Amino acid sequence: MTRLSVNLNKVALLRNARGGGEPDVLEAARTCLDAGAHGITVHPRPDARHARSDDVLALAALCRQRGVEFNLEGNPFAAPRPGYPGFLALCAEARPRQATLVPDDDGQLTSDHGFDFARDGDRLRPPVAELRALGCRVSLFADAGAAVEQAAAIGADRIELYTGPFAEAHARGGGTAARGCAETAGRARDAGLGVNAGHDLSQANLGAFLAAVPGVLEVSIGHALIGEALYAGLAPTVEGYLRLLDAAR
Ligand SMILES: CC(=O)[C@@H](O)[C@H](O)COP(=O)(O)O
Ligand SMILES: NCC(=O)COP(=O)(O)O
Repeated sequence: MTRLSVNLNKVALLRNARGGGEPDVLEAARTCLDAGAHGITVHPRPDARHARSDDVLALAALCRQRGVEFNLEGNPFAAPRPGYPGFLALCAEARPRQATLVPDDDGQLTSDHGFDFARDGDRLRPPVAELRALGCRVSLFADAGAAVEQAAAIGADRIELYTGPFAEAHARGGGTAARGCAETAGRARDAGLGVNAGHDLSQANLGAFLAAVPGVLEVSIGHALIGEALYAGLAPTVEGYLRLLDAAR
């Protein structure tokens, strides 16, 4: 069964709106794990607008204690700044089970593209090697159609398919929206890579995605899941996702 890693960025965003401790990111993580989620993701941004370095360390400790995967996302080339020591330094301290590298610019609203492996391949080699030496599984954010064979050549373990364009096309009724992801997933596996997926996945589109792209090892889902949880509650929402993943196996 595809594993579910819940991204808690949006819980931290809500907490930061008032500057206190509520809603509590750790309590949200415990609730998701108690409901059966397989792991926790955060993607701290250098401007600390949602998950912060202290959240990362606390979530890493919780996941270690629970024996579940902690997936830390970020750009290894973003400059450190006060409150954000840089992605590699954060990984060295938190030791996430999985590090997902994403080529986001500092000012980006959210992730909107994967790596250009032909262009970025050589400079990705050192951070990939460093993260693997720390004991992290390394996943690289990739667009449908990307030259993922290069991701394998530079030592990555997995790719994470950027599913934003799929989600948009699905919402417009595009029946073939996942075809590009399926083709890229097939090439990634042929090259020896595992395949994760994420961005704008939701209970409305997850079943269709997994039907079109079988064999996905993990989905990381945050924005829609936390939004849906406002209506249904966090634990029932996580359970809803797990039912979808179970039905797709
Ligand atoms: C890589 C990816 O798609 C997610 O990490 C997404 O970028 C979440 O980040 P935000 O919550 O900042 O939009
Ligand atoms: N890697 C994708 C992720 O963690 C969550 O993305 P989203 O569901 O918040 O769009």
